[in-house]
Amino acid sequence: MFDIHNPTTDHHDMRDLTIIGGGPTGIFAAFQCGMNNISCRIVESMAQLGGQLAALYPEKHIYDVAGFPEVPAIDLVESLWKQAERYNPDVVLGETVTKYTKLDDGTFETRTDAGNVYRSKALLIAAGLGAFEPRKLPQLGNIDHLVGSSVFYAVRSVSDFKDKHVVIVGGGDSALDWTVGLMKTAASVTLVHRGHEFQGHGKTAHEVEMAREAGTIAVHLETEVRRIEESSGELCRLYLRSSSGEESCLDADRLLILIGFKSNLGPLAGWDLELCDNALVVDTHMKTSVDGLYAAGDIAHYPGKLKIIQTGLSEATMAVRHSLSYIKPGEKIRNVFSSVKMAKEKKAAEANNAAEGASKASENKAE
Ligand SMILES: Cc1cc2nc3c(=O)[nH]c(=O)nc-3n(C[C@H](O)[C@H](O)[C@H](O)COP(=O)(O)OP(=O)(O)OC[C@H]3O[C@@H](n4cnc5c(N)ncnc54)[C@H](O)[C@@H]3O)c2cc1C
Repeated sequence: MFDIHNPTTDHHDMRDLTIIGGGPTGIFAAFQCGMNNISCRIVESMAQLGGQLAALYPEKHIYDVAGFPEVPAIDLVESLWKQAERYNPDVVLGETVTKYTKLDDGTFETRTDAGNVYRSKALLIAAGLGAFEPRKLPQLGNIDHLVGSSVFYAVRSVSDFKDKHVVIVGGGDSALDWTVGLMKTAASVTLVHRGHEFQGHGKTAHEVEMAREAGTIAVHLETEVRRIEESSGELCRLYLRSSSGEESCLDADRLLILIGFKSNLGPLAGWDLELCDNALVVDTHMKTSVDGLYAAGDIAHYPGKLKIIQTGLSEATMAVRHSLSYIKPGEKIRNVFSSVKMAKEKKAAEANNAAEGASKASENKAE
């Protein structure tokens, strides 16, 4: 995944707009904020940007986004981010917005499951199908107390797996990628998949197969993790069962569960906003039933709505543009063309550079 350069040190400063959701709609909304000279912050529940494209179909190719005859989903996310990045939007990853409050002065507070509160003049919900959360293994019961120490649903830092005996569960792209990705760092890697073949990308599946043949990793197909054993609050052993009923156990100190995501409208559904078909009803300005609160992308509903990427990008543009009248009341809202704005900015930067160069030259001359 590409790096996110996030220059903001204090997330708690007031922003013009808080964008809930970092899917294609949310990322493009951040670009539009820059275009319209307002500040923003994206809050995303996943550890990465990209929404459904990153979580559900990163390797699939997309053919119906204007200007891209064919593009892998994850590359489209990266391009969207590159476009937004020029305005350095503030990005908060791994936090789910659980509550919003509209204050008496008309500004908004959004509260996340991490206990953080983010303040902004207006709010844009670009939450798609809802917050993505990792699928769990119900047969293991409640293992939340081990999450982040010996059980993981995503790799945040490879160092968590350094010199450890790692068991990876899953057969899709993420499981295969990390089987290959952790081979050199971990003491051992064992891949456990309940299917009889991998669903992941052919090239990586081939690499996994080669590593298995070379004895670098172990692979158990048609097998499930049935139970885990702990010692002093740490994972120490896993019990496996194959589809033919064969039982085995292996010592392990890290369990990485990569079996996909499920989305959950969760707290959004109880937010006292008008809903239709599990989406927020908006008017022609992308405004919800609350002044200053806008919605765009898959989460927004109006008659004739199409839930596709291109619609979300257009709605993000409209929502940000119309939010200006709430964020800057009384100010004349002008239509902004990127071709004109960027040309002006380029010209101003060139004039600035020339002026700086001239002043340096005259300083040198004086010396
Ligand atoms: C398999 C598949 C293939 C597809 N193929 C195409 C295609 O070829 N062309 C096309 O145009 N469309 C396609 N789509 C549809 C397209 O992916 C969606 O229309 C698009 O992702 C919507 O973007 P979004 O940003 O509105 O929502 P999403 O992509 O769903 O992103 C929303 C983000 O908000 C986050 N979020 C939600 N709630 C919260 C919260 N409370 N706090 C913090 N974060 C939150 C979520 O974690 C998520 O990352 C496809 C969809 C699927 C499932």
